[in-house]
Amino acid sequence: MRSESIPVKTVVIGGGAVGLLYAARLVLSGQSASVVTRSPLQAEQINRQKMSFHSLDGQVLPVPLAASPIEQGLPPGNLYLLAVKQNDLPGLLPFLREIPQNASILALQNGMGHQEWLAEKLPDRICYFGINAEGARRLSGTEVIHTGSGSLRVGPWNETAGPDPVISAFLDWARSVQIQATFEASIQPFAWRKLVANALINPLTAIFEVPNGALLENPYTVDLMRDLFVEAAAVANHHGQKLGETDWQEIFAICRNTSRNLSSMLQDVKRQRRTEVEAINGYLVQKGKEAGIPTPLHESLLRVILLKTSMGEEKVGGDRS
Ligand SMILES: NC(=O)C1=CN([C@@H]2O[C@H](COP(=O)(O)OP(=O)(O)OC[C@H]3O[C@@H](n4cnc5c(N)ncnc54)[C@H](OP(=O)(O)O)[C@@H]3O)[C@@H](O)[C@H]2O)C=CC1
Ligand SMILES: CC(C)(CO)C(=O)C(=O)O
Repeated sequence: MRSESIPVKTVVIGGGAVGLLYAARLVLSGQSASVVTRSPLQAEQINRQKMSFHSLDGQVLPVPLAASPIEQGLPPGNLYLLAVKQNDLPGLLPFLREIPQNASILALQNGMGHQEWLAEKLPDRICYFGINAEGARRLSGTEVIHTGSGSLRVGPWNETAGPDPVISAFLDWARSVQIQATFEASIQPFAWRKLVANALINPLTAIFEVPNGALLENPYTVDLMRDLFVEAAAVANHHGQKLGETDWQEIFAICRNTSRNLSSMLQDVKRQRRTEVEAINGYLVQKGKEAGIPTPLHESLLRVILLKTSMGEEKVGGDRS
């Protein structure tokens, strides 16, 4: 962190793609960070053999990262980065309730719904939300590849709080490692825009099993994305978020900047794990229904992804540590 910033001890909860990405970058730049994994085996492997970080420029760097399993509780820290999937947050609730008031919580989930959920379950504290466009892929429980650079916007859900000193220091650090990090007074407009981007990119890459950049190479996928954008923009508009041409272009920029990335939904589909489609397309469908706005394309994608993940046995068993 910058010399005038307060020291930050980051505890990353979730040793998946995003969690390992942030933990590795923190440790490699001399910061204090540890990771909390779901499985004891993954924690043991990270502690025993170090983790490997594949940087954007192709270097493979060993990372002396400390890890512990969630069953041991959360280690002390003053910043807790929630890097689990949205649907894994409820399982963390007893641990989140133990986080001291003087520590900050930053949730990095895609999708919508968890912001209200956290506000309801942790009513006496302010949670910060990160809209993260940095791409990552976990190669194994001890290996992560940085697949694309992007922005990181952080803020509370409503305009209730400025950045606390820990969040400010974290953002200083992010900027120092070339992440385009900003503090936003309210994260809502950015969460809506990220929701729409994920609602287009994630299910299409998951269905066709292609990296993000491939969507732009085909006129049929671009056409379909445009129709999906129009449906989603109508729902967002109803919620006071006016999406226009700049937002459409921004989705292209995300695909380009993370062109090699396998979206988090495609990674889940490949591993036959539950995806976040309900928190993404499902959220748009639900909000559309409540407002009387038809969203047939998003509803179809929702169904196809649910069907795809409910079919067959686990395809990949090597990345379960
Ligand atoms: N991957 C990407 O490029 C991007 C992802 N995102 C978003 O970031 C979030 C995280 O995504 P991603 O990292 O890809 O997901 P992953 O599935 O790779 O990682 C989630 C991790 O959380 C762990 N976990 C689940 N429950 C617990 C628990 N109770 N205690 C400790 N760890 C737990 C999982 O453990 P286990 O492996 O044992 O199941 C897994 O390692 C998602 O909301 C995603 O949409 C946003 C931008 C880019
Ligand atoms: C930015 C993007 C699309 C990167 O792949 C992402 O958020 C995800 O994969 O969930």
